[in-house]
Amino acid sequence: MKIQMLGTGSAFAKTFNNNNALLKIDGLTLLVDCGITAPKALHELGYNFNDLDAILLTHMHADHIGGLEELAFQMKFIYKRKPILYLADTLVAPLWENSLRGGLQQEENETLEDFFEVRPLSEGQAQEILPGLKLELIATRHIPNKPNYSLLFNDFFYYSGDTTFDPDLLDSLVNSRGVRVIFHDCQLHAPGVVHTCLPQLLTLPIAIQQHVFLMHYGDDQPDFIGHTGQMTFIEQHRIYDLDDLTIPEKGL
Ligand SMILES: Nc1ccn([C@@H]2O[C@H](COP(=O)(O)O)[C@@H](O)[C@H]2O)c(=O)n1
Ligand SMILES: [Zn+2]
Ligand SMILES: [Zn+2]
Repeated sequence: MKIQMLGTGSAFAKTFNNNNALLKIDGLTLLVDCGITAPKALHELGYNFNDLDAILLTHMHADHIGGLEELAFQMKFIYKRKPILYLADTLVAPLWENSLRGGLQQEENETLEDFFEVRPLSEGQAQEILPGLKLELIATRHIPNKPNYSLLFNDFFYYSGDTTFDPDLLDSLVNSRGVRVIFHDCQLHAPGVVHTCLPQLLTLPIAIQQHVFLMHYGDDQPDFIGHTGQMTFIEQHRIYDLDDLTIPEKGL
């Protein structure tokens, strides 16, 4: 299984694209989140929307869903097929009513299902979403009263949605569930109000930090290279083999 980040930036970053990813397994491609910058980022990497086998969403912020209107229109009018859309059951109605309906609905009775093959997921219930790719949604805290989900793939790869710091969850993932690779959102400056910030992540035990790769960071990320403890910044556009990701050994 391989991953290529279309972007690794925070919501306000300008030198990095939105924190969206391509997860690739056995020739199939899953788009994880589709933010405002996703259509251009895909194009610049040589992809079009028709190359995607499914789309998966974590939550309702524009850096995670803002590219869906263009995707839906292109799939309908250019590629003439409905893309598979995985999302938590709690997000289905808000995605349409609070976001996409305003732009996509051109006939009175059109719904989300007219544009996507919608596949709702239940939190905590793992299921195979593509051949060889098992996903479990883990509800994590981000904005009070707004559902948000982190992702556990094939029991070993954890990809955080936008989340506040949850050291107990990270401990249980590594020490009880055998998670080997953690891609985690990382706001570089404290305080971590709706995101996890770097000073919080630096309080994790070294044995957990060694599994952590940082994403969703701000434009001043270069200033922090070498200041992330045992954790490693993920670079946008670089392809990482998740089955063989070297856990870096760094001096303390
Ligand atoms: N200084 C800030 C700036 C933004 N926020 C909140 O972040 C959210 C948007 O960013 P995402 O990466 O979560 O999409 C939004 O809820 C803003 O209110 C903040 O808390 N502090
Ligand atoms: Zn975000
Ligand atoms: Zn968010």
